[in-house]
Amino acid sequence: MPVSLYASPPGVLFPRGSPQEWGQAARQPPGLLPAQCRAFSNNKILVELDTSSGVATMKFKSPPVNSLSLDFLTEFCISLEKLENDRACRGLIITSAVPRVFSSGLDINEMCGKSREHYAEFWRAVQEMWIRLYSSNMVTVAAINGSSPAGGCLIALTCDYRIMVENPKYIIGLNEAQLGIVAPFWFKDTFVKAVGHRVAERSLQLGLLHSVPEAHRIGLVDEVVPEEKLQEKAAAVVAQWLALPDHARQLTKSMMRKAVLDHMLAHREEDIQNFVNFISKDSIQKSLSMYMEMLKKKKS
Ligand SMILES: CCCCCCCCCCC/C=C/C(=O)SCCNC(=O)CCNC(=O)[C@H](O)C(C)(C)COP(=O)(O)OP(=O)(O)OC[C@H]1O[C@@H](n2cnc3c(N)ncnc32)[C@H](O)[C@@H]1OP(=O)(O)O
Repeated sequence: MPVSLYASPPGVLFPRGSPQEWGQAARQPPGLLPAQCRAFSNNKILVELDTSSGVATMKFKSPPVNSLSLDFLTEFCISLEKLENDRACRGLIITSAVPRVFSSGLDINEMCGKSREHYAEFWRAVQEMWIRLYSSNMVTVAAINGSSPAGGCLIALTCDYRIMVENPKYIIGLNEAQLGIVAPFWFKDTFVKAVGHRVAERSLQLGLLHSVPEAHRIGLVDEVVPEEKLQEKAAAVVAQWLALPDHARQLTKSMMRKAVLDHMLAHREEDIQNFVNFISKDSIQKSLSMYMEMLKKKKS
């Protein structure tokens, strides 16, 4: 019997309507998948569950860069909830179907020129995503097949294990400071837990985006593999973790993560207010607009 880490995470995010309706239309037609495979999909995420191994693969498919918009986060949380409630699913591999990018992090458009109500709703969705993934009963592995700045890096850090593809063009890190914004305490805590205080402090203050070998050296990613080995390696890692009795692994995970999770849950509303006040400042809006301009100029 799986042990519930946080039996009933706050489900304030979800839209009304039956969760059963979601994804039905996008189900794979019969015959395309092996008998032990089930799939569901929405606009931004595809999930395939291999019921024989109990492992689901979640693929982000929101081009151009899998940015974490409110819609994306909502679909991500609904997908996580479906898998969490599915007794056939014990492990989850998260990866990208978009070439060269795992996720570009929070969608900056959601943080520019919107109302305070919108910022609050958006931030609650970001929190919800982190709470669900960080407290998941499943074994979670990030198979990072592209660049993964800021919120993209947070998703990877929130998993139990990170494997990244070796590619000189890929970068990963919490670069918020470079945008003139601040990684909130629970981003920082998640990072510190992975790499230690000194490495996290330097990396956060400088807003560093690390190359793959450097990310490996500092412990931000656990393993580096060639692209063609990524899925095989991720499957092997999940299998290794799933070989342990669920209750022992889950209780250990819960124990290791409890302090960070409890801290966040205790300050959730305050964190939303901090975000709304911070992001509404004219100076921050200006920084974000300039950053978006810079991204666009880089292309031309
Ligand atoms: C007192 C303390 C209180 C604290 C309160 C909290 C404070 C706020 C906390 C906020 C935390 C924020 C977390 C984040 O995640 S912010 C997002 C940071 N992300 C980035 O910096 C990544 C930016 N993108 C890139 O570096 C590259 O796009 C990338 C390497 C990912 C891919 O490069 P590539 O060359 O393949 O693609 P392009 O750069 O050409 O991009 C294609 C189009 O996508 C747009 N784009 C990219 N990233 C984003 C994004 N994050 N949001 C929205 N849009 C994005 C880009 O502009 C291009 O658009 P166009 O085609 O229209 O030009």
